[in-house]
Amino acid sequence: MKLLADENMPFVQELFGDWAEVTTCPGREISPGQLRDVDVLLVRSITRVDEALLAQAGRLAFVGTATIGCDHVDTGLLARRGIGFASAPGCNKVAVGDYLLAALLRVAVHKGWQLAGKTLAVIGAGNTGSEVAGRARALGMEVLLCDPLLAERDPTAFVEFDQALRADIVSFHVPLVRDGEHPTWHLLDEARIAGLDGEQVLINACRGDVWDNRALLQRQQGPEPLTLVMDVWEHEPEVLAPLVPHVLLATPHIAGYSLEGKVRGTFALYQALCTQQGRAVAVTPGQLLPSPPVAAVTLAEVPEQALLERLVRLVYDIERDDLAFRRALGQPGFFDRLRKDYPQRRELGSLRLLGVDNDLAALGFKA
Ligand SMILES: NC(=O)c1ccc[n+]([C@@H]2O[C@H](COP(=O)([O-])OP(=O)(O)OC[C@H]3O[C@@H](n4cnc5c(N)ncnc54)[C@H](O)[C@@H]3O)[C@@H](O)[C@H]2O)c1
Ligand SMILES: O=C(O)[C@H](O)[C@H](O)COP(=O)(O)O
Repeated sequence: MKLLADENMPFVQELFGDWAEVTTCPGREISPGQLRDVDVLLVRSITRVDEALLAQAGRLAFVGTATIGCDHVDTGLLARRGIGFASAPGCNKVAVGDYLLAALLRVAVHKGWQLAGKTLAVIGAGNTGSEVAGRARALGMEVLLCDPLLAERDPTAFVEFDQALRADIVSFHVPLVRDGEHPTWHLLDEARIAGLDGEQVLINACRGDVWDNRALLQRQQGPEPLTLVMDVWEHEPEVLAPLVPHVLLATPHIAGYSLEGKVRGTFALYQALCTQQGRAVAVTPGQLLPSPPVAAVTLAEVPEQALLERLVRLVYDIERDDLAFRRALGQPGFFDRLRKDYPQRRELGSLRLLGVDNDLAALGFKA
């Protein structure tokens, strides 16, 4: 069995090396000719799996994407051609929760805010959105959920998009959908951007095309700029460079890039391929993870916001990612290089906080 995988997918050799001939290559360079004799293709979000890529893939029996988002895969085409498919729903939702917590705490420092009592609107209340909502509630924030699809079942639990857009902080967690009843392409469009208040904070850790980046730049160059946190960008790996100086925290689509999240992503595909091939699952994700660099911290008191910010930074320093982004901006291939060389990042759940009774697990730390 021949297996071709994106080189940015960890533990492929460990999980598939025993039963497949494994080749890896950069995700953006996978070509139709390479797939001629391949049985299994494992990708991440940067490989467009479509008619053109699969033109010569006569043997292909399984495609997996080790990601939550699937907008890069023509799943209808795979179904029509009888090619098995798996993605990794929820694999990096905890990492996105960590990213958001780190971002909120930095935003609070920047604006001189106590987060308790502020409103956070979560647009898209699925896996990542729920994770974010849980962390924000644990910070004492008032959370508004906006999700028209889930609202069909329980309208009272959700608010309309335009109401959500009045929150102090609005965070986007929707899939990229270009058509249908609830498209998300440019969900935040020029008119809505113009209607926001200059005190508001916007966060995008889902897909870049959900925000109109040109309209945002126009807004930021005006008299009342917004506070922005951007992990994802329209037209990645290109970035609208003049927008970056107007963004408080700018990162290269790494919100989900914890080691645990990546391991869960590869592991979900391993499980799915085992099922397709009738093989027993022989390892657990935990067996693949090394010990974290810091496993426990003893506290003298329940952490206030400022101490919490330092504790989070001990595990995940979002400013380091922001600084690396600004330093590399403009260099050829900088976006993909930062992602390929991303330092090993552990989840907050790898750190146990000792010495205080409070349950800090709701913020993501180890219970
Ligand atoms: N930056 C990153 O590293 C990163 C990491 C993980 C996921 N993502 C992106 O985030 C997206 C969301 O991830 P998830 O795990 O929460 O997905 P999910 O499928 O669990 O949840 C998405 C939610 O969005 C809702 N939704 C759909 N259209 C909507 C609309 N128009 N308005 C409001 N809500 C809408 C859905 O009903 C669903 O509940 C993924 O599709 C992926 O593109 C990015
Ligand atoms: O959809 C996802 O799971 C995330 O956006 C994922 O972290 C993207 O990472 P990539 O596949 O581009 O390496």
